[in-house]
Amino acid sequence: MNKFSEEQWINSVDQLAQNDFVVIDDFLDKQLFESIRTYFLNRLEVDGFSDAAIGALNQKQLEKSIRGDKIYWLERKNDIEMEPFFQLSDELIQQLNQLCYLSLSGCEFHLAHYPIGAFYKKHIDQFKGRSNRLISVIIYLNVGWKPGDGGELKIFKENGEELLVEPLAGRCVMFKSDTVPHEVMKTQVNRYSLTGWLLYQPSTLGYLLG
Ligand SMILES: O=C(O)CCC(=O)C(=O)O
Ligand SMILES: [Fe+2]
Repeated sequence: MNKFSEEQWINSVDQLAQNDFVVIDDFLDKQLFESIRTYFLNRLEVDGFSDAAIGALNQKQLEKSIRGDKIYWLERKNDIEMEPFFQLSDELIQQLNQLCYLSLSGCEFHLAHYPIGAFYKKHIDQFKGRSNRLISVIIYLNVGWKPGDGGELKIFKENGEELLVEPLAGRCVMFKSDTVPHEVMKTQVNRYSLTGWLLYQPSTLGYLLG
């Protein structure tokens, strides 16, 4: 399914284990990238996306001063055009379980649109009272992104350094959901991504949880 060799998987998973994050360019082959981007743009045109929320269930609140993205939760059985991507996520889970001795057993993904001017302030991806998000996965769909367009992902490293990751088409960023603070810088252009979490237990409730 994935064009990655076993060696590439080992290399990426090693980096994730050692640094708590990894950036992988050209994570998707051209055909998969095109089909995901096309699906993204179609969905956006058909229903627009909903305002994203912060926190789980009872803490759920909308807060434009913290995050301004709009999202669409994917459901494997309904969003059949995304099936090849879900198969890749199966492979990712299998590789991580095998190479890192994790016990991941599910995932949840949404499409995210950051309109011009949107950002997401510094945060970590695990909510209080809900700790089954283990690994965050973000894949960028921004064809033609260039310096000045903004919307970089800022990663706050353990040693105090900050890393700015450009949201380039086909690039994938993964990090440990409970330990890596990060922030999305204000974007000057429409910014598109596919974002998700690999879970201890499968969740069918992502869309309720922000
Ligand atoms: O899109 C990104 O670069 C990060 C998104 C993010 O931090 C989130 O959705 O929790
Ligand atoms: Fe996040």
